[in-house]
Amino acid sequence: MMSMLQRGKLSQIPEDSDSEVVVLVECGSFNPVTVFHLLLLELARDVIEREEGMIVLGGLLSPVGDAYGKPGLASSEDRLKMCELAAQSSSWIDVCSVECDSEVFLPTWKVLVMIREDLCAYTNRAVHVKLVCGEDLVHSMPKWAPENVENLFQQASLLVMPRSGAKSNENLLDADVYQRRPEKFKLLGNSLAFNVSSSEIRKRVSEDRSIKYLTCDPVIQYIEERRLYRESEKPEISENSYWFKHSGQ
Ligand SMILES: Nc1ncnc2c1ncn2[C@@H]1O[C@H](COP(=O)(O)OP(=O)(O)OP(=O)(O)O)[C@@H](O)[C@H]1O
Ligand SMILES: NC(=O)c1ccc[n+]([C@@H]2O[C@H](COP(=O)(O)O)[C@@H](O)[C@H]2O)c1
Repeated sequence: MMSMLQRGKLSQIPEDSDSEVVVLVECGSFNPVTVFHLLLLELARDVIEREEGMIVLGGLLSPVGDAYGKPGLASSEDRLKMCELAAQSSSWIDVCSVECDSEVFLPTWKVLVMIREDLCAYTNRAVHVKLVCGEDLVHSMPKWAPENVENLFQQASLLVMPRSGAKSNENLLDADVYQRRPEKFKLLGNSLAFNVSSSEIRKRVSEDRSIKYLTCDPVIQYIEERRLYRESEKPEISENSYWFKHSGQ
C-alpha cells in the first residue's frame, strides 16, 4: 500500500523505549486548509507529549473525498494539493490521501483504522490513533450513523479544541456523545482558540479581500493561480448527498 505518512516525516522511536506511540489525525474538508488546522495539530502534539508522555509518530491532515458532497467543496485534487503545500512548512505533519482516493465516502473510524494499520505494519509495534478536532465535529456526531460513532470510540480517542465563535452555543460537556464516553475525550485548553475558518477564507477570496496569515503563502498562491473560491457561495444542496444526511448542519 502507498505510504499514508511519508516515512521521512516519522519520528524515530528509540529502540529501548517502552513509551506508547500515537499518530494524530485531523479529518475535515480543508476547503481550504487554514493556519488553525496546522496549529491544532501542534497544540495536540504538545499536550500528548507533555501530559501523556507518548511518542507522537506523526500528524496527518486527511481531506474528505468528493463523495462527501458538501456544497461548495473544491475538488479533492485541489484540497489535497493545498494540504500538501501547507504541510511543507512542517517537519512532522503530512497529508493522507486515502479519503480523496476513494470513490465512496469513508467514515472517519475506517480512515483512522487504515492509518493505524499502515503504521503498525511499518513500525512493527502497537500504534494508537487520536482524532484531533474542533468541538463542532463532536456536536455533529448525533447526525452520523450510530454505528459510525460507536466504531470511532472503539478505535480511537479524541482531542478536542473549543471553537471560538462557534455557530452552536452547546457546551461540549453537555453533549450526549461526551457524556456517554467521557474517558475517550481530552479537551485542549482554549487560550489559543481563535476564529479562523475555511468559510471565512472562501468568503474573503470571493470579496477580493486579503487572506494573508489566515493560511500559508503557497496555499494563497495556489488559490490565486487556480482562481478558486472567486464566486460567492451559491450552495446547491443535494438532499441525496452524504453531507446533507450526516453532517449535522
Ligand atoms: N478555528 C477553529 N477552532 C477549533 N477547531 C477548528 C477551527 N478550525 C477548524 N477546526 C477543526 O478542524 C477540523 C477540520 O475543519 P474543517 O475542514 O471542517 O474546517 P472549517 O474551518 O470548520 O470549515 P468550514 O468553515 O468550511 O466549515 C474540524 O474538526 C474543525 O472543528
Ligand atoms: N460517519 C462518519 O464517520 C462521518 C459523518 C459525517 C462527517 N464525517 C467527517 O467529519 C468531517 C466534517 O467536516 P466538515 O465539518 O468540513 O463537514 C469530515 O472529515 C467528514 O468525513 C464523518
